[in-house]
Amino acid sequence: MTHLDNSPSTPGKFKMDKSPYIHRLRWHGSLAKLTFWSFVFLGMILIFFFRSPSSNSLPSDPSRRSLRTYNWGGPAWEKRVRSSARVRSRHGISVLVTGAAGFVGTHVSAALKRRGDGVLGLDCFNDYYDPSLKRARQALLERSGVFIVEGDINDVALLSKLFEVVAFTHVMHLAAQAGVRYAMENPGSYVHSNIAGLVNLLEVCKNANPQPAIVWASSSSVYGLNTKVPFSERDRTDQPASLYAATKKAGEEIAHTYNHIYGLSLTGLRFFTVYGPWGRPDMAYFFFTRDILKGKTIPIFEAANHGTVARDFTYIDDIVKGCLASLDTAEKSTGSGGKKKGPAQLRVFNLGNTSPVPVTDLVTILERLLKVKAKRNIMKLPRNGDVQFTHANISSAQRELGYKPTTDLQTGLKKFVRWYLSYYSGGKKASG
Ligand SMILES: O=C(O)[C@H]1O[C@H](OP(=O)(O)OP(=O)(O)OC[C@H]2O[C@@H](n3ccc(=O)[nH]c3=O)[C@H](O)[C@@H]2O)[C@H](O)[C@@H](O)[C@H]1O
Repeated sequence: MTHLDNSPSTPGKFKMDKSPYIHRLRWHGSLAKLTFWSFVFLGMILIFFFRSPSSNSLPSDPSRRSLRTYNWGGPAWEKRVRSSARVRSRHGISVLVTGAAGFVGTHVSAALKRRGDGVLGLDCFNDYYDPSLKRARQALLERSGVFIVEGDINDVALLSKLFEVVAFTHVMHLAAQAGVRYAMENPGSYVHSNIAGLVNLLEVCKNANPQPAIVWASSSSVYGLNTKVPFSERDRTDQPASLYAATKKAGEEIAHTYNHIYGLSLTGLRFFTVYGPWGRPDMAYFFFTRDILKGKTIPIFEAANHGTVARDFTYIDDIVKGCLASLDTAEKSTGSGGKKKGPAQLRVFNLGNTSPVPVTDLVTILERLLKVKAKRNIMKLPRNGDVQFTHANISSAQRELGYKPTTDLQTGLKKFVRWYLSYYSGGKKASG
Protein backbone atom coordinates (compact mmCIF):
# COMPACT_ATOMS: atom_id res chain seq x y z
CA MET A 1 0.00 0.00 0.00
CA THR A 2 1.37 3.37 -0.92
CA HIS A 3 0.94 6.48 1.23
CA LEU A 4 -1.48 7.68 -1.39
CA ASP A 5 -3.68 4.78 -0.44
CA ASN A 6 -3.85 6.11 3.15
CA SER A 7 -5.49 9.29 2.05
CA PRO A 8 -9.10 9.56 2.94
CA SER A 9 -11.35 9.11 -0.03
CA THR A 10 -14.09 11.24 1.38
CA PRO A 11 -14.17 14.23 3.71
CA GLY A 12 -16.53 12.31 5.94
CA LYS A 13 -14.07 9.52 6.45
CA PHE A 14 -11.31 11.95 7.20
CA LYS A 15 -13.38 13.63 9.85
CA MET A 16 -14.17 10.35 11.50
CA ASP A 17 -10.49 9.32 11.69
CA LYS A 18 -9.33 12.63 13.21
CA SER A 19 -8.22 12.41 16.84
CA PRO A 20 -8.26 15.53 19.09
CA TYR A 21 -4.47 15.35 19.21
CA ILE A 22 -4.15 15.52 15.44
CA HIS A 23 -6.60 18.43 15.39
CA ARG A 24 -4.50 20.42 17.86
CA LEU A 25 -1.35 19.60 15.93
CA ARG A 26 -2.87 20.86 12.69
CA TRP A 27 -4.15 23.98 14.41
CA HIS A 28 -0.70 24.79 15.83
CA GLY A 29 0.83 23.98 12.45
CA SER A 30 -1.42 26.47 10.64
CA LEU A 31 -0.78 29.12 13.28
CA ALA A 32 2.96 28.67 12.89
CA LYS A 33 2.64 28.86 9.10
CA LEU A 34 0.50 31.97 9.36
CA THR A 35 2.99 33.64 11.69
CA PHE A 36 5.89 32.61 9.47
CA TRP A 37 4.30 34.03 6.30
CA SER A 38 3.24 37.20 8.11
CA PHE A 39 6.87 37.81 9.05
CA VAL A 40 8.00 37.13 5.48
CA PHE A 41 5.39 39.54 4.15
CA LEU A 42 6.32 42.22 6.71
CA GLY A 43 9.98 41.79 5.85
CA MET A 44 9.27 42.23 2.15
CA ILE A 45 7.32 45.43 2.83
CA LEU A 46 10.21 46.78 4.90
CA ILE A 47 12.79 45.88 2.24
CA PHE A 48 10.63 47.49 -0.44
CA PHE A 49 10.18 50.62 1.67
CA PHE A 50 13.85 51.14 2.42
CA ARG A 51 15.02 50.39 -1.12
CA SER A 52 12.35 52.45 -2.84
CA PRO A 53 13.49 55.52 -4.88
CA SER A 54 11.83 57.85 -2.40
CA SER A 55 15.03 57.85 -0.34
CA ASN A 56 16.56 61.29 0.18
CA SER A 57 19.44 60.82 -2.21
CA LEU A 58 17.28 61.34 -5.28
CA PRO A 59 15.84 64.68 -6.31
CA SER A 60 12.07 64.80 -5.76
CA ASP A 61 9.89 64.58 -8.80
CA PRO A 62 7.64 67.59 -9.23
CA SER A 63 4.46 65.80 -8.27
CA ARG A 64 5.97 64.70 -4.97
CA ARG A 65 7.14 68.25 -4.41
CA SER A 66 3.69 69.62 -4.93
CA LEU A 67 2.27 67.11 -2.45
CA ARG A 68 4.62 68.14 0.32
CA THR A 69 2.93 69.85 3.21
CA TYR A 70 4.49 72.55 5.30
CA ASN A 71 3.59 73.89 8.71
CA TRP A 72 2.73 77.53 8.69
CA GLY A 73 0.30 79.86 10.36
CA GLY A 74 -0.62 80.69 13.93
CA PRO A 75 0.09 83.76 16.09
CA ALA A 76 3.73 82.87 16.88
CA TRP A 77 4.47 82.25 13.19
CA GLU A 78 2.81 85.53 12.18
CA LYS A 79 4.84 87.38 14.80
CA ARG A 80 8.08 85.97 13.34
CA VAL A 81 6.95 86.90 9.83
CA ARG A 82 6.17 90.47 10.88
CA SER A 83 9.35 90.91 12.84
CA SER A 84 11.55 89.64 10.00
CA ALA A 85 9.83 91.89 7.46
CA ARG A 86 9.96 95.00 9.68
CA VAL A 87 11.87 97.88 8.07
CA ARG A 88 14.60 99.20 10.36
CA SER A 89 16.05 102.05 8.35
CA ARG A 90 14.55 105.41 7.36
CA HIS A 91 13.89 104.80 3.66
CA GLY A 92 13.97 101.02 3.83
CA ILE A 93 11.80 98.67 1.83
CA SER A 94 10.11 95.46 2.88
CA VAL A 95 10.98 92.57 0.61
CA LEU A 96 9.69 89.04 0.21
CA VAL A 97 12.64 87.01 -1.07
CA THR A 98 11.61 83.72 -2.67
CA GLY A 99 14.34 81.09 -2.90
CA ALA A 100 15.97 82.70 0.14
CA ALA A 101 17.87 79.52 1.09
CA GLY A 102 19.31 79.35 -2.43
CA PHE A 103 22.72 80.68 -3.45
CA VAL A 104 21.73 84.11 -4.77
CA GLY A 105 18.74 84.34 -2.39
CA THR A 106 20.91 83.99 0.70
CA HIS A 107 23.38 86.66 -0.40
CA VAL A 108 20.66 89.11 -1.45
CA SER A 109 18.66 88.58 1.77
CA ALA A 110 21.74 89.16 3.93
CA ALA A 111 22.66 92.32 2.01
CA LEU A 112 19.15 93.77 2.31
CA LYS A 113 19.03 93.01 6.02
CA ARG A 114 22.44 94.60 6.56
CA ARG A 115 21.22 97.93 5.21
CA GLY A 116 18.06 97.91 7.34
CA ASP A 117 15.43 96.66 4.93
CA GLY A 118 12.70 94.29 6.07
CA VAL A 119 13.31 90.81 4.65
CA LEU A 120 11.16 87.72 4.77
CA GLY A 121 12.44 84.58 3.06
CA LEU A 122 10.43 81.81 1.45
CA ASP A 123 11.93 78.49 0.37
CA CYS A 124 10.72 74.94 -0.20
CA PHE A 125 14.09 73.32 0.66
CA ASN A 126 13.79 70.73 -2.10
CA ASP A 127 16.54 68.18 -2.63
CA TYR A 128 17.70 69.14 -6.14
CA TYR A 129 21.08 69.47 -4.40
CA ASP A 130 22.27 68.75 -0.88
CA PRO A 131 19.56 70.29 1.37
CA SER A 132 22.03 70.49 4.27
CA LEU A 133 23.76 73.33 2.41
CA LYS A 134 20.41 75.14 2.22
CA ARG A 135 19.91 74.55 5.95
CA ALA A 136 23.36 75.98 6.67
CA ARG A 137 22.48 79.09 4.63
CA GLN A 138 19.19 79.32 6.56
CA ALA A 139 21.09 79.21 9.86
CA LEU A 140 23.34 81.98 8.60
CA LEU A 141 20.36 84.17 7.73
CA GLU A 142 18.60 83.40 10.98
CA ARG A 143 21.60 84.76 12.86
CA SER A 144 21.17 88.06 11.04
CA GLY A 145 17.43 88.19 11.75
CA VAL A 146 15.97 86.82 8.51
CA PHE A 147 13.20 84.26 8.95
CA ILE A 148 12.66 81.81 6.08
CA VAL A 149 9.13 80.52 5.78
CA GLU A 150 9.07 76.93 4.50
CA GLY A 151 6.71 76.61 1.59
CA ASP A 152 6.20 76.40 -2.13
CA ILE A 153 5.56 79.33 -4.47
CA ASN A 154 2.74 77.20 -5.89
CA ASP A 155 0.88 77.43 -2.58
CA VAL A 156 -1.54 80.29 -3.23
CA ALA A 157 -3.01 80.12 0.30
CA LEU A 158 0.42 80.58 1.84
CA LEU A 159 1.40 83.44 -0.47
CA SER A 160 -1.92 85.20 0.14
CA LYS A 161 -1.43 84.80 3.89
CA LEU A 162 2.03 86.37 3.69
CA PHE A 163 0.62 89.40 1.88
CA GLU A 164 -2.19 89.59 4.43
CA VAL A 165 0.33 89.72 7.28
CA VAL A 166 2.85 92.06 5.59
CA ALA A 167 2.32 94.81 3.00
CA PHE A 168 5.49 94.00 1.05
CA THR A 169 6.70 96.88 -1.09
CA HIS A 170 8.91 94.56 -3.17
CA VAL A 171 9.31 90.92 -4.13
CA MET A 172 12.72 89.54 -5.06
CA HIS A 173 11.73 86.36 -6.86
CA LEU A 174 14.67 83.96 -7.00
CA ALA A 175 12.94 80.62 -6.37
CA ALA A 176 13.38 78.49 -9.48
CA GLN A 177 14.43 75.15 -10.82
CA ALA A 178 17.97 75.93 -11.97
CA GLY A 179 20.48 73.97 -14.03
CA VAL A 180 20.69 73.63 -17.78
CA ARG A 181 21.46 69.92 -18.13
CA TYR A 182 19.06 68.58 -15.44
CA ALA A 183 16.13 69.75 -17.56
CA MET A 184 16.43 66.59 -19.66
CA GLU A 185 16.16 64.41 -16.55
CA ASN A 186 13.26 66.15 -14.85
CA PRO A 187 11.44 68.49 -17.25
CA GLY A 188 8.35 68.65 -15.04
CA SER A 189 10.23 70.34 -12.22
CA TYR A 190 11.02 73.29 -14.54
CA VAL A 191 7.37 73.71 -15.50
CA HIS A 192 6.35 73.40 -11.83
CA SER A 193 8.73 76.05 -10.49
CA ASN A 194 9.61 78.37 -13.37
CA ILE A 195 6.21 78.58 -15.03
CA ALA A 196 3.40 77.49 -12.69
CA GLY A 197 5.21 78.92 -9.65
CA LEU A 198 5.84 82.25 -11.36
CA VAL A 199 2.21 82.55 -12.47
CA ASN A 200 0.99 81.77 -8.93
CA LEU A 201 3.25 84.39 -7.47
CA LEU A 202 2.17 87.03 -9.99
CA GLU A 203 -1.50 86.18 -9.39
CA VAL A 204 -1.07 86.85 -5.69
CA CYS A 205 0.98 90.02 -6.33
CA LYS A 206 -1.59 91.44 -8.72
CA ASN A 207 -4.34 90.93 -6.11
CA ALA A 208 -2.29 92.44 -3.30
CA ASN A 209 -3.09 95.90 -2.08
CA PRO A 210 -0.73 97.65 -2.55
CA GLN A 211 0.79 95.66 -5.37
CA PRO A 212 4.53 95.13 -4.84
CA ALA A 213 7.22 95.86 -7.44
CA ILE A 214 8.81 92.59 -8.57
CA VAL A 215 12.42 91.86 -9.50
CA TRP A 216 13.04 88.31 -10.65
CA ALA A 217 15.75 85.99 -11.97
CA SER A 218 15.76 85.31 -15.67
CA SER A 219 18.90 83.84 -17.24
CA SER A 220 21.66 84.37 -19.78
CA SER A 221 20.54 81.06 -21.26
CA VAL A 222 17.61 82.83 -22.99
CA TYR A 223 20.13 83.91 -25.68
CA GLY A 224 20.34 80.24 -26.69
CA LEU A 225 21.78 79.84 -30.16
CA ASN A 226 22.23 83.60 -30.67
CA THR A 227 25.74 84.16 -32.08
CA LYS A 228 25.90 87.96 -32.04
CA VAL A 229 28.30 88.99 -29.27
CA PRO A 230 28.28 90.51 -26.76
CA PHE A 231 24.66 89.57 -25.98
CA SER A 232 22.48 92.65 -25.78
CA GLU A 233 18.95 92.78 -24.34
CA ARG A 234 17.74 93.69 -27.83
CA ASP A 235 19.16 90.51 -29.42
CA ARG A 236 16.91 87.62 -30.40
CA THR A 237 15.95 85.19 -27.64
CA ASP A 238 13.68 82.88 -29.58
CA GLN A 239 16.11 79.97 -29.95
CA PRO A 240 16.55 78.46 -26.47
CA ALA A 241 18.88 75.45 -26.35
CA SER A 242 17.40 73.88 -23.19
CA LEU A 243 14.04 73.54 -21.52
CA TYR A 244 15.49 75.55 -18.64
CA ALA A 245 16.16 78.44 -21.04
CA ALA A 246 12.72 78.02 -22.59
CA THR A 247 11.01 78.30 -19.19
CA LYS A 248 13.00 81.44 -18.37
CA LYS A 249 12.09 82.94 -21.73
CA ALA A 250 8.45 81.99 -21.06
CA GLY A 251 8.82 83.80 -17.73
CA GLU A 252 9.82 86.98 -19.55
CA GLU A 253 6.70 86.77 -21.71
CA ILE A 254 4.52 86.03 -18.68
CA ALA A 255 6.03 89.10 -17.00
CA HIS A 256 5.04 91.17 -20.02
CA THR A 257 1.45 89.93 -19.74
CA TYR A 258 1.10 90.75 -16.02
CA ASN A 259 2.65 94.14 -16.59
CA HIS A 260 0.30 94.83 -19.47
CA ILE A 261 -2.93 93.59 -17.91
CA TYR A 262 -2.49 94.39 -14.23
CA GLY A 263 0.06 97.21 -14.04
CA LEU A 264 2.66 95.18 -12.14
CA SER A 265 6.15 96.70 -12.11
CA LEU A 266 8.47 93.93 -13.29
CA THR A 267 12.24 93.72 -13.74
CA GLY A 268 13.85 90.53 -15.11
CA LEU A 269 17.56 89.98 -14.52
CA ARG A 270 19.51 87.80 -16.93
CA PHE A 271 22.21 86.34 -14.67
CA PHE A 272 25.42 85.09 -16.33
CA THR A 273 26.85 81.93 -14.64
CA VAL A 274 26.94 83.27 -11.08
CA TYR A 275 29.61 81.78 -8.78
CA GLY A 276 31.07 82.31 -5.32
CA PRO A 277 30.99 81.23 -1.67
CA TRP A 278 27.84 79.31 -0.63
CA GLY A 279 27.34 78.43 -4.32
CA ARG A 280 25.40 75.65 -6.00
CA PRO A 281 27.00 72.17 -5.97
CA ASP A 282 25.48 71.35 -9.37
CA MET A 283 27.57 74.03 -11.10
CA ALA A 284 30.84 73.17 -12.84
CA TYR A 285 33.22 75.38 -10.80
CA PHE A 286 31.81 73.81 -7.61
CA PHE A 287 31.95 70.12 -8.54
CA PHE A 288 35.26 70.58 -10.39
CA THR A 289 36.71 71.79 -7.07
CA ARG A 290 35.27 68.81 -5.22
CA ASP A 291 36.46 66.29 -7.81
CA ILE A 292 39.94 67.79 -8.27
CA LEU A 293 40.44 67.47 -4.51
CA LYS A 294 39.22 63.87 -4.62
CA GLY A 295 41.56 63.03 -7.51
CA LYS A 296 38.59 62.26 -9.75
CA THR A 297 38.65 62.94 -13.49
CA ILE A 298 36.66 66.00 -14.55
CA PRO A 299 34.85 66.22 -17.91
CA ILE A 300 35.71 69.45 -19.74
CA PHE A 301 33.55 70.23 -22.74
CA GLU A 302 34.85 71.51 -26.05
CA ALA A 303 32.91 72.52 -29.14
CA ALA A 304 33.26 71.08 -32.66
CA ASN A 305 36.76 71.34 -34.21
CA HIS A 306 38.29 71.81 -30.74
CA GLY A 307 36.30 75.04 -30.33
CA THR A 308 36.61 76.82 -26.99
CA VAL A 309 33.68 76.70 -24.57
CA ALA A 310 33.57 79.87 -22.47
CA ARG A 311 31.38 81.57 -19.89
CA ASP A 312 30.96 85.14 -18.69
CA PHE A 313 31.38 83.99 -15.06
CA THR A 314 29.96 86.63 -12.71
CA TYR A 315 30.88 86.94 -9.05
CA ILE A 316 28.08 86.84 -6.50
CA ASP A 317 28.88 90.22 -4.87
CA ASP A 318 28.52 91.95 -8.24
CA ILE A 319 25.19 90.19 -8.80
CA VAL A 320 23.96 91.26 -5.36
CA LYS A 321 24.75 94.89 -6.18
CA GLY A 322 22.76 94.53 -9.41
CA CYS A 323 19.81 93.01 -7.54
CA LEU A 324 19.73 95.76 -4.91
CA ALA A 325 20.05 98.48 -7.54
CA SER A 326 17.13 96.90 -9.42
CA LEU A 327 14.98 96.97 -6.29
CA ASP A 328 15.99 100.56 -5.55
CA THR A 329 15.20 101.82 -9.04
CA ALA A 330 11.98 99.81 -9.45
CA GLU A 331 8.96 102.05 -9.83
CA LYS A 332 5.75 101.27 -8.01
CA SER A 333 3.18 98.96 -9.58
CA THR A 334 0.21 100.96 -10.77
CA GLY A 335 -2.68 98.58 -10.20
CA SER A 336 -4.67 97.69 -7.14
CA GLY A 337 -7.09 94.93 -6.24
CA GLY A 338 -6.40 93.15 -9.52
CA LYS A 339 -7.10 96.23 -11.70
CA LYS A 340 -4.58 98.22 -13.74
CA LYS A 341 -4.62 101.97 -13.14
CA GLY A 342 -1.93 103.03 -15.61
CA PRO A 343 1.20 101.88 -17.47
CA ALA A 344 3.86 100.32 -15.27
CA GLN A 345 7.58 99.74 -15.55
CA LEU A 346 8.79 96.64 -17.44
CA ARG A 347 12.55 96.04 -17.63
CA VAL A 348 15.09 93.35 -18.55
CA PHE A 349 18.81 93.64 -17.75
CA ASN A 350 21.90 91.56 -18.41
CA LEU A 351 23.92 91.07 -15.24
CA GLY A 352 27.21 89.64 -16.46
CA ASN A 353 30.90 90.31 -16.11
CA THR A 354 31.63 91.23 -19.77
CA SER A 355 34.76 89.12 -19.86
CA PRO A 356 34.20 85.50 -20.90
CA VAL A 357 36.74 82.92 -19.72
CA PRO A 358 37.31 79.50 -21.34
CA VAL A 359 36.34 76.60 -19.09
CA THR A 360 39.89 75.22 -19.46
CA ASP A 361 41.23 78.45 -17.90
CA LEU A 362 38.76 78.11 -15.03
CA VAL A 363 40.27 74.67 -14.35
CA THR A 364 43.83 76.05 -14.49
CA ILE A 365 42.92 78.71 -11.91
CA LEU A 366 41.37 76.06 -9.66
CA GLU A 367 44.49 73.86 -9.97
CA ARG A 368 46.64 76.77 -8.84
CA LEU A 369 44.38 77.66 -5.91
CA LEU A 370 43.93 74.07 -4.76
CA LYS A 371 47.56 73.14 -5.46
CA VAL A 372 46.34 69.93 -7.10
CA LYS A 373 46.66 68.95 -10.77
CA ALA A 374 43.28 68.14 -12.31
CA LYS A 375 42.72 64.92 -14.23
CA ARG A 376 41.14 66.37 -17.36
CA ASN A 377 38.92 64.48 -19.74
CA ILE A 378 38.29 66.70 -22.74
CA MET A 379 35.01 65.69 -24.33
CA LYS A 380 32.58 66.90 -26.96
CA LEU A 381 29.99 69.40 -25.73
CA PRO A 382 26.93 67.20 -25.19
CA ARG A 383 23.70 68.18 -26.88
CA ASN A 384 21.82 68.53 -23.62
CA GLY A 385 21.34 72.25 -23.34
CA ASP A 386 24.80 73.76 -23.07
CA VAL A 387 25.72 76.59 -25.42
CA GLN A 388 29.29 77.25 -26.56
CA PHE A 389 29.78 80.67 -25.00
CA THR A 390 28.08 83.55 -23.22
CA HIS A 391 29.15 87.19 -23.15
CA ALA A 392 27.08 90.02 -21.66
CA ASN A 393 26.71 93.52 -22.94
CA ILE A 394 25.95 95.36 -19.69
CA SER A 395 25.64 98.94 -20.95
CA SER A 396 21.94 99.06 -20.15
CA ALA A 397 22.46 97.92 -16.53
CA GLN A 398 25.39 100.31 -16.26
CA ARG A 399 23.29 103.23 -17.40
CA GLU A 400 20.09 102.53 -15.47
CA LEU A 401 21.32 100.67 -12.39
CA GLY A 402 24.87 101.99 -12.03
CA TYR A 403 25.91 98.32 -12.30
CA LYS A 404 29.67 97.85 -12.58
CA PRO A 405 31.16 94.39 -11.90
CA THR A 406 34.54 94.58 -10.19
CA THR A 407 35.59 90.98 -9.50
CA ASP A 408 37.60 88.96 -12.01
CA LEU A 409 37.44 85.16 -12.08
CA GLN A 410 40.83 84.69 -10.40
CA THR A 411 39.83 86.88 -7.42
CA GLY A 412 36.32 85.44 -7.14
CA LEU A 413 37.49 81.82 -7.28
CA LYS A 414 40.06 82.54 -4.59
CA LYS A 415 37.22 83.61 -2.30
CA PHE A 416 35.16 80.58 -3.30
CA VAL A 417 37.99 78.13 -2.63
CA ARG A 418 38.68 79.70 0.75
CA TRP A 419 35.01 79.26 1.69
CA TYR A 420 34.85 75.75 0.23
CA LEU A 421 37.84 74.50 2.22
CA SER A 422 36.56 75.93 5.48
CA TYR A 423 32.96 74.81 4.95
CA TYR A 424 33.81 71.23 4.05
CA SER A 425 36.50 70.79 6.68
CA GLY A 426 35.40 69.58 10.10
CA GLY A 427 33.54 66.47 9.02
CA LYS A 428 31.25 67.98 6.39
CA LYS A 429 31.43 66.21 3.04
CA ALA A 430 31.03 67.84 -0.36
CA SER A 431 28.02 66.58 -2.20
CA GLY A 432 25.85 67.58 -5.04
O1 LIG B 1 23.91 81.84 -16.91
C1 LIG B 1 22.91 81.18 -16.68
O2 LIG B 1 21.80 81.60 -16.86
C2 LIG B 1 23.05 79.78 -16.23
O3 LIG B 1 24.33 79.64 -15.60
C3 LIG B 1 24.64 78.35 -15.18
O4 LIG B 1 24.68 77.49 -16.31
P1 LIG B 1 26.08 77.21 -17.01
O5 LIG B 1 26.66 78.46 -17.56
O6 LIG B 1 25.85 76.10 -17.94
O7 LIG B 1 26.97 76.81 -15.75
P2 LIG B 1 27.68 75.42 -15.38
O8 LIG B 1 26.74 74.32 -15.41
O9 LIG B 1 28.43 75.67 -14.12
O10 LIG B 1 28.73 75.23 -16.57
C4 LIG B 1 29.79 76.15 -16.75
C5 LIG B 1 30.64 75.76 -17.92
O11 LIG B 1 31.25 74.50 -17.66
C6 LIG B 1 31.01 73.61 -18.72
N1 LIG B 1 30.93 72.24 -18.17
C7 LIG B 1 29.90 71.91 -17.38
C8 LIG B 1 29.82 70.65 -16.84
C9 LIG B 1 30.82 69.70 -17.13
O12 LIG B 1 30.78 68.55 -16.68
N2 LIG B 1 31.84 70.08 -17.93
C10 LIG B 1 31.95 71.33 -18.46
O13 LIG B 1 32.89 71.63 -19.19
C11 LIG B 1 29.71 74.07 -19.36
O14 LIG B 1 29.66 73.69 -20.71
C12 LIG B 1 29.83 75.57 -19.19
O15 LIG B 1 30.55 76.11 -20.26
C13 LIG B 1 23.61 77.86 -14.20
O16 LIG B 1 23.87 76.52 -13.82
C14 LIG B 1 22.23 77.96 -14.73
O17 LIG B 1 21.31 77.65 -13.69
C15 LIG B 1 21.94 79.34 -15.28
O18 LIG B 1 21.76 80.25 -14.24
